[in-house]
Amino acid sequence: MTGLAVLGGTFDPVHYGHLRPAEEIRQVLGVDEVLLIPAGQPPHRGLPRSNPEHRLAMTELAAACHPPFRVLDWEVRKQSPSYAVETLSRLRTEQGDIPIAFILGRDAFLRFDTWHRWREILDLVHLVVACRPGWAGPELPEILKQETQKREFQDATDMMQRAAGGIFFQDVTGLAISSTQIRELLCQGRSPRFLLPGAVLDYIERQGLYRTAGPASGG
Ligand SMILES: Nc1ncnc2c1ncn2[C@@H]1O[C@H](COP(=O)(O)OP(=O)(O)OP(=O)(O)O)[C@@H](O)[C@H]1O
Ligand SMILES: O=C(O)c1ccc[n+]([C@@H]2O[C@H](COP(=O)([O-])O)[C@@H](O)[C@H]2O)c1
Repeated sequence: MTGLAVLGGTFDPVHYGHLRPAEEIRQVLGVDEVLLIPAGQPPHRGLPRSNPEHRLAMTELAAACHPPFRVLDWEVRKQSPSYAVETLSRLRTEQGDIPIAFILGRDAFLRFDTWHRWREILDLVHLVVACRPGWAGPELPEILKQETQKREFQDATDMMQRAAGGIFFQDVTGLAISSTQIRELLCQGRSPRFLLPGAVLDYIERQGLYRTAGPASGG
């Protein structure tokens, strides 16, 4: 029973700050596969700059570089907000009782108690919180501290003996890359090369994405 890791994101665009931590965590968990799930309509933030089809295509190009990565298009195919609880319930039904670990950055975990039906997520999957060295950020809210006390594992292999319910903090290589930074560089006519896979940058250039500033381009 090896299990699965899952990384959801807006991926607007996907970059090495997503891919490298996902690969490091895959190895620590000892799983063969990481599912990358681009959000269609991400909850808790404004409209992405690129439309779901472009973000799906870019994520697929990134995943094609590395066989353990696979892209799931469920959220981009939906016309409603991409709530993690719905995606993970469907994944649980499809996968049965295998260990599933949902990866999120510490910045995202800080606000996890605002996610739709967040308590259900804690029982559907494990959470793996990717921590960047030197990026302390604010303290966890009290309610998440309590859940962490109840559920934290010190050893990833122990946690992955179970299907769900654990929380694990994993230090990852600190790559101070964000999709925002990449969009800003492109908008200024500067190259973000080496911050993201070359195939993704080639796609962005071919499609003319992120050339202008402003709210969602739909393009
Ligand atoms: N450089 C990074 N290192 C570790 N985790 C990251 C990094 N960038 C994003 N993540 C995590 O990846 C997931 C998806 O992030 P997202 O698609 O919002 O990327 P982003 O670069 O933060 O985007 P934006 O700049 O548009 O907000 C989140 O859980 C986020 O915490
Ligand atoms: O389900 C929710 O309520 C929820 C709220 C905020 C974020 N998420 C998920 O968290 C992942 C990272 O989101 P983001 O906005 O940081 O790209 C992505 O899979 C989102 O769908 C999910």
